[in-house]
Amino acid sequence: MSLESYRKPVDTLSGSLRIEEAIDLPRIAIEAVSPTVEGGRFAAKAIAGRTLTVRAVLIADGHDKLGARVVWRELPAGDWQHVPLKPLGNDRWEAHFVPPRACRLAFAVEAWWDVYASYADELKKKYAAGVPISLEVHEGELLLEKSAKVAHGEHAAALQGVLTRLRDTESLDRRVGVLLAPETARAMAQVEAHPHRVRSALYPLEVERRLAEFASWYELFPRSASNDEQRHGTFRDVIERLPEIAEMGFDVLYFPPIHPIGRTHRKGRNNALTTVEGDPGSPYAIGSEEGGHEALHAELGSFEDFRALVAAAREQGLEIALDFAIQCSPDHPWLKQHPGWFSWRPDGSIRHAENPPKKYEDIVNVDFYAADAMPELWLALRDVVVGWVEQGVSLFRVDNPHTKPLPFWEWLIADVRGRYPQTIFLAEAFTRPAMMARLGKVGFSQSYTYFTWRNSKAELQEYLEELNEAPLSECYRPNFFVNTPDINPYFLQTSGRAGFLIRAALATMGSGLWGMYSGFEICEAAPVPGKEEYLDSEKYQLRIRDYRAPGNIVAEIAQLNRIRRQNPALQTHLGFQAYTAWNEHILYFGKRSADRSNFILVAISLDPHNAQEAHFELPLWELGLADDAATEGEDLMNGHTWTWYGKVQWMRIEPWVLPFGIWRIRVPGDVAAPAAPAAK
Ligand SMILES: O=P(O)(O)O[C@H]1O[C@H](CO)[C@@H](O[C@H]2O[C@H](CO)[C@@H](O)[C@H](O)[C@H]2O)[C@H](O)[C@H]1O
Repeated sequence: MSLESYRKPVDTLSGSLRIEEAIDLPRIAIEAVSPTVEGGRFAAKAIAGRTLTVRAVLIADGHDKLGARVVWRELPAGDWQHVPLKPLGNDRWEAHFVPPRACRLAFAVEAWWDVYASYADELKKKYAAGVPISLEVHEGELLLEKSAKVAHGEHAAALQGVLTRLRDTESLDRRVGVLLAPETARAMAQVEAHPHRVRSALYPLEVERRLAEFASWYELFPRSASNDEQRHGTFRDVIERLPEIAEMGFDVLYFPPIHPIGRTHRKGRNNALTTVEGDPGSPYAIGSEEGGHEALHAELGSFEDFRALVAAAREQGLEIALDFAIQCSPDHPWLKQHPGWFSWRPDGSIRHAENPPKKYEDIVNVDFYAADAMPELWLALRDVVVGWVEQGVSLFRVDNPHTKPLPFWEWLIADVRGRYPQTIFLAEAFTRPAMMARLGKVGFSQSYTYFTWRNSKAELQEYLEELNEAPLSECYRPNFFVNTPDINPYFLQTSGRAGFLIRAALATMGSGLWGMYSGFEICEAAPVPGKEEYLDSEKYQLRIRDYRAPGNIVAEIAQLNRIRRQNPALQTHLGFQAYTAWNEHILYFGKRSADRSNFILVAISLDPHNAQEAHFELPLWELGLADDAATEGEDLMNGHTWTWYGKVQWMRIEPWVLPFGIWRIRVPGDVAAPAAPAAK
C-alpha cells in the first residue's frame, strides 16, 4: 500500500475547475476525520492498550452503499492493518482499534462504492415489496461469476461454493436466500474491486503509555530529605522516604534540578540577592565548575546512589521524574566551552533570565538561534535528556517551555520518543492558553494548568468543561497540581485543613493527572506576606518537616488515590459532566468510564469554613431510569452503601468532617464495576 493519499490537490484559488480535474476528483468525500489535530499537522494523542475510536463523515451521491475502513500502521515501517468502519447513520462512520504499544502511528480512512452491498440492498427491498426480480437474481449471478473469475485460492473456492448453491436450486426464494446470505456478502467483500475508492490524508497519532494520562505526582527536594536541618539530604535519604510516598498512592516522584548549583549571584533565603555562609542556592541555577546539566550535585550523592534510588523507587511502584530546566548559572561550563550559545551584551555580560514580573538574577538563558547554536546546542540538550533516560528516568517536567522555541520542542520530543517511546514530558507552562495548547500539539504529554487559580463553582465548572471539548481535548492533558514550590495558593493560605482537602478532592477527581509538592499533606501554607510564595521557601534553603504532624491529611490523600486506581472513570479528565446542585458553593459533577460501567458522582463544597446544604439531582436519565427509580449509592471514602429513591436528593457537607462526597452510583441488580487495578 502506498503512503500517498488518493486525494488530488485542487487549486481552490484559481476560481475555476478544469473538466479533467473535476473528472479526476474523488466521487466520495471524506470529512471530519477524528482524532486529528490541525488537519494532521500534529499528532493526536492516544494511549497504548486503550480502544481508539476513529470517526469520519463519508458523503457520496445517490443511494448506493459505501464500504469503508481505517488503515493504520506503526511508523516508520510497521505492517499495514485495517479495521472496518461501521455506519452510524447520517453519513457518520466509526471504527475501533487498539494501538498495542507506545509508538507513533499513522492512520487513514478509506471508502469505496460497495457494489455487492448496493445490489443486495436493492434485491432485498424489491423482494420484500413482491415485485418481479428474476432479472435482479440473474444480475446477482453475473456479479458472482465476474468476481469468481478474478479470485484466487480460498476466496475463489468460497465464491464457487456460493455459485453452486445458487445454481443447484430453481426456487426463487432459495436463490434470493443464497444471494442475501451473510457468507455471500463476506465472500464478495474479499475479492470485489473497490470502485471510486478514495483515501483520506494520513494522520499521525502519538500513542503513549498509560502514565501519560493517569498518574499522581509527588514533588520533593532531595536536599531536604535528611530529616536533619544541619545535614544536606542525599539520594539515599530519599530512599528512606519512598515507602510513605508509595503508601499515599503516588506513581511519580519528581525532583527539582539535581545538578551542581552556581555560586555567582547565588540567591539567599527568601529569594534574597545576597547569601550568607551555607546558603545552598536555588537548584534552578544549574551548573558550576563541577559540571552542568549532565552532572549530579555532589552533596546529593553519586550516580551509583542515583541509580539505586531509581531502582528502589521502581520496587515501590514509583517512577522518578526530573526537571529539565534549560537555563544556566553564570558558572555553567557551557559559558566557557561554548560562548557562542549565549547572546552577550556589549559590556561582555549576559542578560539574566526573567519570566515577568519574576526576575531570575542567578541564571542566564541560551540563545537557540545563535549562529553557533544551530544545531550544536540543540543536539547537546537532546543528549542531556537522552543521558538521563539512560540512567532510568523517563519522565521530565520541563521548566518554562513557553520561553523556548516551539520547533525545538517538536524536534526534541519526537527525537527522544523515537528512541525511547516511554518518555513523557510535562510542560510547566503558565502562559497564554493558545501557547499552552500548542505545546501539547508539538508533543508535550501533559501540562500544568490554570486549575490552581480556579476557585468558584462557575470558574471550576467552566474550566473542566473547556478541557473536555475539542480541540483542547485532543492535544492537551491537564496535570492538576494543587501547589508547587512557586505557588502557595491564596485560597490555601486562609482555608485551614478543610481547604487542603477541597483542593485535593478537586484535583484527584477532576483529572487523571494530579500533583502535589511536599508540605501539602501537612497543610503547610505560611506565605511571604501578600504573595503566593512560601515563606522560607525550600527553593533557597533546606526544609525539615514532620510529615505526620497533627492535622495532616495523609490518610485522605491515600484514600483519594486508592479511589482513583479502583475507578476507571476517574483516570482521565475526560467524561466530566456537571449536574445540578442548588447551592453556589457546591460543585457537583459526574464521571463515567468509556464503557459506561463505572459511574462516579462527586460533590465538593468550596466553602472551607461553613456547612453547606443542597438539593441535587441524580442523573437517572443517563442510566435510562424514570424520575422515581431507585439507585444504589456507595460512599467511596468510607464504604457505606444505601438506596436512593427518586431523582431529587439532599446533601449536607460539613467541612470539619469532610468537605466532599464521592459516591459510586449503580442500578440495583447491576453487577458493580469491578475494582480495577491501576495499569501504568
Ligand atoms: O518561571 P516559572 O514561574 O515558570 O518558574 C520556574 O522557573 C524558574 C526559573 O527556572 C524557577 O525559579 C527559581 O529558580 C530561579 C533560578 O535559580 C531563581 O532565580 C528563582 O528565584 C527561583 O524561584 C522556578 O522555581 C520554576 O518553577
